[in-house]
Amino acid sequence: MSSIHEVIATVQRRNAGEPEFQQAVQEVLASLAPVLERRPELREARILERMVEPERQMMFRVPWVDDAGQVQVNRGFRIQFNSAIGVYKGGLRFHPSVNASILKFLGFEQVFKNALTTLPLGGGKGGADFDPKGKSDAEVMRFCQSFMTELQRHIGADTDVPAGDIGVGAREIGFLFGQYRRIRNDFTGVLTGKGVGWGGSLLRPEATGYGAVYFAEEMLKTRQQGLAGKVCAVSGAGNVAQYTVEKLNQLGAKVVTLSDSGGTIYDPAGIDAEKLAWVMALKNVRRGRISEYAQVFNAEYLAGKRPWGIPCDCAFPSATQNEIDGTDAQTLLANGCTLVCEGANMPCTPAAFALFQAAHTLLAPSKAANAGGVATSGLEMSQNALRMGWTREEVDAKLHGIMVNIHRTCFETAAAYGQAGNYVVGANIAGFVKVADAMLAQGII
Ligand SMILES: NC(=O)C1=CN([C@@H]2O[C@H](COP(=O)(O)OP(=O)(O)OC[C@H]3O[C@@H](n4cnc5c(N)ncnc54)[C@H](O)[C@@H]3O)[C@@H](O)[C@H]2O)C=CC1
Ligand SMILES: O=C(O)CCC(=O)C(=O)O
Repeated sequence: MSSIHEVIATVQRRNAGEPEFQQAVQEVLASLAPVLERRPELREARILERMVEPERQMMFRVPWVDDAGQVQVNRGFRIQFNSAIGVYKGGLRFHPSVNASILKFLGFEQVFKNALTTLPLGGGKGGADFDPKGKSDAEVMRFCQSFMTELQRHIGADTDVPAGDIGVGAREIGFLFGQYRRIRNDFTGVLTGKGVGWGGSLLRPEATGYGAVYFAEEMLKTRQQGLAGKVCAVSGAGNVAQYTVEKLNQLGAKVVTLSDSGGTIYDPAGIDAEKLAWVMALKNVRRGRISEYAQVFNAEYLAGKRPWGIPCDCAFPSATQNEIDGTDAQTLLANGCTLVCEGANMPCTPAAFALFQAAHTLLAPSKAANAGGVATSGLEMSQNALRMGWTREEVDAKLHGIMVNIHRTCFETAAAYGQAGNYVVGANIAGFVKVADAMLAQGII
């Protein structure tokens, strides 16, 4: 039986050169000592040692032909991390930075996140080091077809159900689904995030952003506050950021920033519904840079900068991992920020987490705050299995109920372990216990 420190040391040794995966493991395991003290049978069954190893990990060649007729070769992955409570479920990321470390961190986090949703979903993640930026629709289609030609061997509606993530949106899911259907001759719920006309769920595009805002609302209620009138900084300009802004606007908050890998726009007047519609066309149709916003709406553009220097009450990091470091956290706190809600996966570094926790900031960890996306994917799977579709209102009511429930679970679990108000600990312990109990019941596998 190893101690938590020994498990972490073994993970570091066995996964040398995988800093994001090591970071994610350390962050979860650091919360678990009180559970293992109360539940020695989990240590005896070596649950931690088993949980940090993916059940299966695929890496494959993805050859495709670009518009100039040149052969290109990318690397594809699918990490099937843990299926103790349900089919592997988690997104696909297409970004040049994709590697085993990033996908293992995302797959590991997904296991606990999916457990928090209360739906029967195991955890997985995949993707490729392909960069859709600057590629034609035809190139993206050829890449997706080649990627799915291999991936289809490993997935299925009752095995593993991928979805979108960075660089994988409605267009990519369409191409991927088409190729799966063509090869397998099987119209099935093998992917989520599908178009509403061919098996998708209403509100799946909105779900991650809306869910994060619902979670923030619940946190504020514990301090008898609401979002109305709050000034919010949002990073990113993709799926999660867009629908975070939409819901914040609906609830009376004012969003003053958005960003992409080029820089940040600062609009003190607020990014209202009309400006947001323009951003959606820019990012989802024209696939342009956020810097254009500054010219069109007379806002400030901070080239190469992230939004965290802009004074705000609430921060919604919604772009990528480790986008708020210790220095950013100090700046946010000095400027009066009292709520941080992680829409992206692991956007805060450990140093930023420590500073926010020391300041008693309302801090929603990603595995709780952004679980609305995968939860609504779970609802899409249910609709596919039933061969029917729910209304937007029905899906929104279920999503809202799930987010309220995740908040309550994290809040009550933290309190039960003597860490009242610590949503990081609450989320880690609640997600862990559910998966650990399932693994214990199913024997040594
Ligand atoms: N789409 C979904 O349903 C879910 C997404 N997430 C997480 O939310 C985050 C954003 O994902 P999506 O909005 O789906 O992706 P997206 O591809 O629609 O948008 C990503 C945005 O982040 C920006 N970005 C990417 N890498 C960056 C970098 N290195 N520096 C600065 N900006 C960068 C992009 O410019 C873009 O604006 C990711 O961490 C993802 O894992 C989490 C749960 C569900
Ligand atoms: O909806 C899904 O299955 C993917 C969601 C996801 O990738 C995430 O929660 O990070």
